[in-house]
Amino acid sequence: MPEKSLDLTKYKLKLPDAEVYFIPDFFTPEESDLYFAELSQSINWKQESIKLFGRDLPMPRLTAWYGDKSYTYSGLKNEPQPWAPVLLQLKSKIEKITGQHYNSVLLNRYRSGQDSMGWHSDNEQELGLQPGIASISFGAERRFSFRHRINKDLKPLSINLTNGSLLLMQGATQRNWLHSLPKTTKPISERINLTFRYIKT
Ligand SMILES: O=C(O)CCC(=O)C(=O)O
Ligand SMILES: [Fe+2]
Repeated sequence: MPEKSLDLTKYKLKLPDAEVYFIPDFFTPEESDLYFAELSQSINWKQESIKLFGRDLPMPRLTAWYGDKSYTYSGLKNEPQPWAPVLLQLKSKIEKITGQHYNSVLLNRYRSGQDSMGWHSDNEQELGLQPGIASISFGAERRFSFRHRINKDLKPLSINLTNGSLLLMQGATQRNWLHSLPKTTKPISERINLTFRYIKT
């Protein structure tokens, strides 16, 4: 499927003030298993920490940054690792579908249901005003939630990020909505997520 050009409109989520597309089976289960295995082994996964109220706490997931541009995270300038072949392959598949270009990727590895990501939006200045973010999931299925920043009349929306799925967030999505990947008490296996981004500066 990724080789052909695809009509994205039929995958658009009904989320006001946003532009989000979700393709549950962008990769076949076989492709997804291969990518999961390759990424588990070839990526230089790190356990980073976050400063919270002056204390260093381990992040509830493993992470890795690859690409062409340095990025600022928690006030520190970080240099990415150079592109790995598997990441360039995924990047070019995604660029064909979205018609957008990406110069960096953040990888997240959720070791169990206890790993998670809190409410945030990807609205750093270096991503520009209307960032296009392409998010791929391999491995265990996890719930992903959207919550509007100000309009309490708009209900939160949750979707299941399936193995081999592609989620595209663009337009005003980051400006108006927050998203998160909550913990779950279900006994589940690992999940690997990649978010391709375009860093402007
Ligand atoms: O793991 C996910 O699906 C969420 C990733 C995410 O929101 C991010 O990397 O900014
Ligand atoms: Fe995010």
